[in-house]
Amino acid sequence: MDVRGSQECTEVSMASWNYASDITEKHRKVKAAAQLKYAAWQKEAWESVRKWSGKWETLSDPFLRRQFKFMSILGTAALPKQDLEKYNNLVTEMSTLYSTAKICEYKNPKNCKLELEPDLTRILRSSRDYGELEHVRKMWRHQTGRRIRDHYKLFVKLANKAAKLNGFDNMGDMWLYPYESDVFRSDLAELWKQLMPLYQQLHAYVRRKLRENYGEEHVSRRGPIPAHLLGNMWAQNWGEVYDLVIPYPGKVSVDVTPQMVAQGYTPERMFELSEAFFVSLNLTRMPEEFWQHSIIEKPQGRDLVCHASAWDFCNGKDFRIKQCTDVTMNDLITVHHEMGHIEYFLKYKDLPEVFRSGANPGFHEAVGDVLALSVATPKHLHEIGLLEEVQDDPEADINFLLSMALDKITFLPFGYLMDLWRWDVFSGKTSEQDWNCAWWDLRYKLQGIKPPVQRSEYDFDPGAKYHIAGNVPYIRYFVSFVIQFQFHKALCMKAGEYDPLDPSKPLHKCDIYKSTEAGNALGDMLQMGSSKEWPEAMAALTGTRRMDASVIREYFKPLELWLTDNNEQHRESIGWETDEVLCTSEE
Ligand SMILES: O=C(CCC(O)(O)[C@H](Cc1ccccc1)NC(=O)c1ccccc1)N[C@@H](Cc1ccccc1)C(=O)O
Ligand SMILES: [Zn+2]
Repeated sequence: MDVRGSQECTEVSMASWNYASDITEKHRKVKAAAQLKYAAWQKEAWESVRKWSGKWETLSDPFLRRQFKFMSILGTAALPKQDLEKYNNLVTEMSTLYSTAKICEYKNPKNCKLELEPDLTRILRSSRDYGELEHVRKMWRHQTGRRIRDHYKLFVKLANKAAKLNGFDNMGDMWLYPYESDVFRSDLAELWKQLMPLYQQLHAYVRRKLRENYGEEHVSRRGPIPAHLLGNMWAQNWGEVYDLVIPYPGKVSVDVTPQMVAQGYTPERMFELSEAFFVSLNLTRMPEEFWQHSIIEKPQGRDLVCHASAWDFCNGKDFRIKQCTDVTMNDLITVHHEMGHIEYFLKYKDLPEVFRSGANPGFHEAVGDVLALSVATPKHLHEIGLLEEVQDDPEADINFLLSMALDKITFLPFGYLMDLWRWDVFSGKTSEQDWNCAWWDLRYKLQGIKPPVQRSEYDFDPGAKYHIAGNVPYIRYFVSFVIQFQFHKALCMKAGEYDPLDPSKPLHKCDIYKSTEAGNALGDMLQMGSSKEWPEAMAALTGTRRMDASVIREYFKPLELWLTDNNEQHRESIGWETDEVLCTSEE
């Protein structure tokens, strides 16, 4: 276990954890001091490596060369102390404004204590009141985006200054460094081009169903879908409107939230269920500290960052999740997502510190989601007693595939546009006075949605999303949503659960539960950390070196055929158009 630097890393992680789980002025000060101390240590280590520049590039050992390559990028610690202090404070302040935002109740303006988790999430999932949904969405943006717009202006300037000190043109380029490919942006554009037709078919179908529910005056035949009707604060996945759009209502529903509640599920039991799946694959059990120190339920009486996260305290034994878990199927999936991060930590903890990260950031996001693809199958839900019966007929199949598409396909344009917008902001292609309307251009063009009320440059809607306020890159999730299906296919083949030549074993029915062949293959890839370039890790698991959109399309093929046919039958127009002005440029 490489001990160099782990003491400083542990210190700053602990200070960050204490602040994120209990937002107080004292914790903020301790975190700020620890961050500056860690940056000073990083700078010292970087200077000692810099002595070797010009020499390490010729080292014969690729492993050593790669370590030097990674250590030669200092990051934001390259900023002068005052700038770094300002930068850190801005990021902490933006994510704190986001995490402590509260709004007033629609029908009871005296109650102004509603928080995103669990209050607003539950309303957006369950309310079908057009006015209430519009109120929640608008007021959330007033309390978050609007309040951090000015912070973001200074943040962008300091971020770009740090990027230039690291030899990059702007922070957007520095964010793409871990993907080690100078054609990465065009590869992403190609993936989206291949996936857009399927998204547009799904969009047309959902628009028809929402029109039937809310009426043509709210949801037009050929226009964009009003964002607040899609069951999610950012319209980033639409699984929560499944009951409104289900193709064959008579069939058993694959949303097992009611059964989880009826069976008295607790967050603890959800985490144990997830751990049991990993262990069934011969992957690693959670260490004792995990259960002692993790926060898996929202603590009462204090402010904290509720957005879920997984933590590695750089000492090989302390790993934690912080999640304000609600007893829903959606959160059961998130539990697997977070535990996937922990499994990666556990697998690469003995590598040199520079290699303790994902093969690329998309890999880290994909681990838990791959297991969740098996967990979500009716077969698996039945096996764990959350689904009373499995109906093996084409209509139930379409219902299942549609519920998966409402989470996976709807996410793709959002996962792509979040950093399309930020790259343009960092590069200056989008100037400050156009920030919000550039955001809505992308939201309209890629997602085919519109704001319920017209927006202006007085708003800062990107800031209503955690990853913008908290400065977390997002393209990693778009990458994950593509490669997790490539991983799933490879693991399903190893588990004997999928055979391209056997129609009785389609990819979407595969459940790798208890397959040690699959688990060992996944574990071997996780153990590599970032010690090899990601195409090599990809090839180790899947046999191919590239991101490949054809696998997710294969998974959803039966649904794509059904949607195309259904849209034709209803003479639905595919795509969207509008002459409405979604966003005005005056402040
Ligand atoms: O944000 C998350 C889950 C949180 C996380 O696990 O990705 C978390 C985000 C985060 C939080 C604080 C600081 C940095 C990042 N990431 C991690 O905890 C993490 C990431 C990489 C390595 C180690 C831990 N999911 C995204 C996208 C998503 C993923 C899967 C399903 C639905 C939606 C979202 O909700 O919009
Ligand atoms: Zn994650």
